Amino acid sequence: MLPPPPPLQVTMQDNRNGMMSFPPPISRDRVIWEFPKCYTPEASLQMKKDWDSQAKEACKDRAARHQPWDRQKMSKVVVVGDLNVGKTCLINRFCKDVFERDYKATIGVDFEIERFEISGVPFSLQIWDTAGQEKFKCIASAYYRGAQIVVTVFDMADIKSLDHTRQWLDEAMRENEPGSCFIFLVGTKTDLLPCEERQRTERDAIRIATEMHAEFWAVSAKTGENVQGFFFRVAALAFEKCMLRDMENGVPARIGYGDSIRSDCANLEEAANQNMKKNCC
Ligand SMILES: Nc1nc2c(ncn2[C@@H]2O[C@H](COP(=O)(O)OP(=O)(O)OP(=O)(O)O)[C@@H](O)[C@H]2O)c(=O)[nH]1
Repeated sequence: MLPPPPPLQVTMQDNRNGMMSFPPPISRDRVIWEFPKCYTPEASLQMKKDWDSQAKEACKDRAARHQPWDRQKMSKVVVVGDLNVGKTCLINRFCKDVFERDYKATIGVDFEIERFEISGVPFSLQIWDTAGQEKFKCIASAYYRGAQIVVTVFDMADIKSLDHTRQWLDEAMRENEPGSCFIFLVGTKTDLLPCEERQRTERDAIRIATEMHAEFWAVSAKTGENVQGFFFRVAALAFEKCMLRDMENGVPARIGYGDSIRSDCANLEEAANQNMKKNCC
């Protein structure tokens, strides 16, 4: 059993240049201690109820050390799916706790960075929201590369969008190594469906998720149903994979492996510049 969460503090830390920096505070509702459950065992990436024992040990070691903000670990999440299925609303419900009723198309890509503390260790998700509109596909697909998690989204009230998820996944995986990503299939707008229709659509979605080797979730950005549960699950699986990969590579817990916040900032700046150019055009 893991210890209870310690009080969160914002502390000054030395970075590599010897300068002092403040890590942004992690809000209390982003602290994960228990291994988050799946939505349904019928389409789940992992059935286990607890963290990997080796990863748990490594967490204790790493949590005991102070890590500069720029060396914290981060995983990239790419969210794809048809236009209007609710990708932006899903991300905004989790990151900003808001719901926008009026549709505003995503132009190209957008991103959020969400910070967590998992088993005492700081961790971040870089969440890329991509445009579903055909005319923006070529811009969006440039950002699929390097994903650790691919989230294929469909509208539970529009069965055609479920049929298209395989194609979205193929496109996202074209830019990534086979088997390198966790795949999620997320049905949105559960609030619009009567109970029986929801059950029917979930059965279809579970079948497709199994074929795609994906974990299925049904959510509503409007009511918030399962939104936090879903992102916690994503964060936990990505985090554990990072920890295990570090151990496999014999990387000392103090340093960590993979993308650091700093190296990824270059990627984000590039995206922001692209967006600015696009808006100017
Ligand atoms: N009732 C309901 N409506 C939702 C939900 N999620 C999104 N919507 C609505 O669906 C529409 C599209 O939502 P967006 O999040 O902008 O869709 P998107 O997939 O990001 O669309 P693109 O940016 O074009 O790819 C908006 O009018 C939202 O208000 C939900 O959970 N329930």
